[in-house]
Amino acid sequence: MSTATQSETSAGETGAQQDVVIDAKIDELHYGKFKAVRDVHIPFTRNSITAFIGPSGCGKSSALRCLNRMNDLVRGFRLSGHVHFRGTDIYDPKVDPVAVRRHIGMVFQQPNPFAMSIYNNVAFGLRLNGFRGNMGEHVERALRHAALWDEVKDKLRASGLSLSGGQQQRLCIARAVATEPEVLLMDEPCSALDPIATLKIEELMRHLKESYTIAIVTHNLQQAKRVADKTGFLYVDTSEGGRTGYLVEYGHTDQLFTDPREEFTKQYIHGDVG
Ligand SMILES: Nc1ncnc2c1ncn2[C@@H]1O[C@H](COP(=O)(O)OP(=O)(O)OP(=O)(O)O)[C@@H](O)[C@H]1O
Repeated sequence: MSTATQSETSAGETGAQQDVVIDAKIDELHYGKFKAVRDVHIPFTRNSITAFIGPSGCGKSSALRCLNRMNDLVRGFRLSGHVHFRGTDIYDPKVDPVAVRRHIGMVFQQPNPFAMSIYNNVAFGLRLNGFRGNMGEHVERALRHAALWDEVKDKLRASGLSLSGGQQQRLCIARAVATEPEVLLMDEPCSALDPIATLKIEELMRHLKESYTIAIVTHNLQQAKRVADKTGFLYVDTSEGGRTGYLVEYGHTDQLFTDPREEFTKQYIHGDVG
């Protein structure tokens, strides 16, 4: 990322603006000719959890994947708008997407540990980044951060694939935080987990937000209520004959669930539309 641009921006920012780690303004997101998302403008504030909710196909994952250029890998993807990370547009041609993903890590729906030891799963990204410090300490710290250390400290050489689903997801979180990103994107991180493992990940998220800025996609409204400070509700616009997701409402989670401004939000959270 361009440090010159960042420091210039910081100098001119007010306190509130400095709290915005990512300012995402998705005017239009296309896959080929298909306009999948429009008009999503969300600021992601430091040390907070922001949830995307909405029915299937409204573009939650597409919007999330814009935040660290994961959609770049999709053929036909086009974005108009911007994603400012600490004041720099991550879509600026001068910005290296690999560097972006070092600062903005991602945890996926299906736990996807590598077929290697627990230790190496965590050390992998550090080695890739040319890390020269005390690897053992760093691996331990990441595993502690992911609330997994106590369960695996005696079997670090066992395969990551030998862990339970919930443990595998926490291993993936350890892998994501090992390289010390600033932001964590989580795309339905609990959808493959049982209720107990889900609650454990939610507890972990509340803990992680002390160190990271988190954005999460969830189908589970109760989960958004439990963990998110801010929530964006997306819905699908079919008025032009297509199916384009857009942001209906964004605000504090409590307000959005108890006193939504928009009728669509009210209907969705009461289960009247899906
Ligand atoms: N790689 C892709 N190529 C083409 N179209 C895509 C691609 N990924 C998603 N889409 C389309 O974009 C729209 C939004 O999909 P997206 O997965 O972002 O929605 P979502 O709200 O996350 O859905 P779900 O809750 O079902 O996961 C859908 O119509 C989907 O078919």
